[in-house]
Formats: sequence, C-alpha cells, structure tokens
Amino acid sequence: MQVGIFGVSGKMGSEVVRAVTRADGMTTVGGVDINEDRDKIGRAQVVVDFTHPDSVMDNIEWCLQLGIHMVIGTTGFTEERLERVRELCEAHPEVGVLIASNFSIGAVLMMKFAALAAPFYESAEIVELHHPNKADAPSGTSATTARRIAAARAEAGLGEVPDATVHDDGARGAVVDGIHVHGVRLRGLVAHQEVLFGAEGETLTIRHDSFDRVSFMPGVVAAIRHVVEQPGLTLEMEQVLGL
Ligand SMILES: NC(=O)C1=CN([C@@H]2O[C@H](COP(=O)(O)OP(=O)(O)OC[C@H]3O[C@@H](n4cnc5c(N)ncnc54)[C@H](OP(=O)(O)O)[C@@H]3O)[C@@H](O)[C@H]2O)C=CC1
Ligand SMILES: O=C(O)C1=N[C@H](C(=O)O)C[C@H](O)C1
Repeated sequence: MQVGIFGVSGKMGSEVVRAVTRADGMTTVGGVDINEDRDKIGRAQVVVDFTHPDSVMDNIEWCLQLGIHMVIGTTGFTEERLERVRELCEAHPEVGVLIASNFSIGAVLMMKFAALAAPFYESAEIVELHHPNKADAPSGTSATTARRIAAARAEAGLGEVPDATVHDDGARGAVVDGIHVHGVRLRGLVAHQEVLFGAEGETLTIRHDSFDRVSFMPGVVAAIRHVVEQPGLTLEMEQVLGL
C-alpha cells in the first residue's frame, strides 16, 4: 500500500513516516508541507493528514477528486465542516475517509468509558492539557468527549450540570454541548485529558496521558488498513478497533 503524508515535517507527520515505513505491506510515496506541490503524493493509495484546521478541508477536496483514500487526524472539525465532508464522500462513493480526533487506544477507551459513566453523575467537566504549540482549543478529543457525555446525559433524561456561577469571566472554560472544558497549555506536556464526574458524596476521574506521539501510531496504521476496505466516511476509531 502506498501512503502519502500531508504535514510530513510536523510533529505527527514525521512520526507517521516512521510508522508507515515499519508497517507490513506499506511504503511511503513521500509527503508535503504547506505550499509544496501536492502532485508529489498524487499516486498514493491513501493519504494521511496531520496539518492544520485551516488546511485540511482543501486537502480533502483534492484527495477525493483524485480518488485517494484519506486518514485524517487534524482537529477543528465543526458540524458544518463534517457536513461538507459528507457531501464530498457522497460525490465520490468509492473513496474511504476516516476522521478521528484521537488515534491512541487509551484515549478511545477514555471517551467510551466517559459516555458509559455519564448517565450516573449529576456533574461532569473536562480538563484537557497539551503542549503550548497546539493551534486549537478546546482539543478535538475534549470536544468529542463532551459531545458524547452530553448525548448520554440527554438520553438518560439528565438536565443541565449544576453550576451557581453568576459572573462568568471565562474562568469556567469553554462550553461544548453544555459541558465545561478547561484547557491547559504547558511546556513539557504532549496530550492529556481528565474527565471528572461528580455525584452526592463521590467523584470519578478518568485520565489518559499520551507521553509520546508513538502512542497514536498503531491507531493510524489500523486506520490506513481500514479506509482502503471501507468506502464512505468513518468517524472516530470505534469501528476500526471493533469496539
Ligand atoms: N487525531 C489525533 O490522534 C491527533 C491529532 N493531532 C492533530 O494533528 C494536527 C497537527 O498536529 P502536529 O503534528 O502536532 O502539528 P505541527 O504544527 O507539528 O505540524 C503540522 C504540519 O502541517 C503542515 N501543514 C499545514 N498546512 C498544510 C497543508 N495544507 N499541506 C501540507 N502540510 C501542511 C505544517 O507546515 P508549517 O509548519 O510549514 O505550517 C506542519 O509541518 C493538529 O490539528 C492536531 O490537533 C495531533 C496529534 C494526535
Ligand atoms: O494537537 C495535539 O497534540 C493533539 N491533538 C488532538 C486533539 O486535539 O484532541 C489529539 C491529541 O489530544 C493530541
């Protein structure tokens, strides 16, 4: 399988090159960075995108027009953007596209465990902690987690999380689907998240830490194998991991 990489010199892109080179049955056709000629990777069967929220939509249009499958880790996907990707996938039904906010197995499980716990707790908040070079906040993982917690709460008939704050000066973080998300940007960190739940007399904390970007690579390689067999849009990693 011939794999191309968008964002090849980036922190994730360079790790993807190493992972693809080591994976059975995969080789890289190379990669491109911003403003480089994309034709260089035009013969790839699958292209992996770890770039920037401002670049990714254009990269998707380019790949789909050429019939190239895509694995996308770039974050910042709004519902509007996803709708556009759905339209593009419908126009190119033979192509597989997978978008995941986090490829590490622990983070996928953290999101799953959070959705499982959500109906049982009156309170829920998220703290996401990342390196200070991260372009987006809140992180894609925290936004996905918040949406899943909110959906599980709604299904269970839970109302809003309790909060008596009168003057909100930003100290209560971003709010995604009614769930507060607090962002920390700290030199020395890679990617970390705590999901906190609270009920009368108890709390539950689910924490995941990626200390190294190698943690994302088994998921990326599995996703590359998945998209060539699965046309259409796959969101997140559950289907790939059989969860
Ligand atoms: N889903 C997941 O599991 C993970 C997702 N991410 C996400 O991946 C993205 C990248 O993260 P990271 O590697 O840390 O960021 P970096 O800034 O280290 O790398 C991004 C790279 O993409 C390049 N780039 C930007 N636009 C384009 C374009 N149009 N075509 C080709 N290359 C382009 C940048 O070039 P230049 O520097 O010249 O601008 C840079 O080399 C972020 O959105 C991040 O949130 C990160 C980790 C895990
Ligand atoms: O930018 C990062 O580093 C990461 N981005 C993803 C996100 O926004 O959730 C995944 C992981 O947290 C690392």
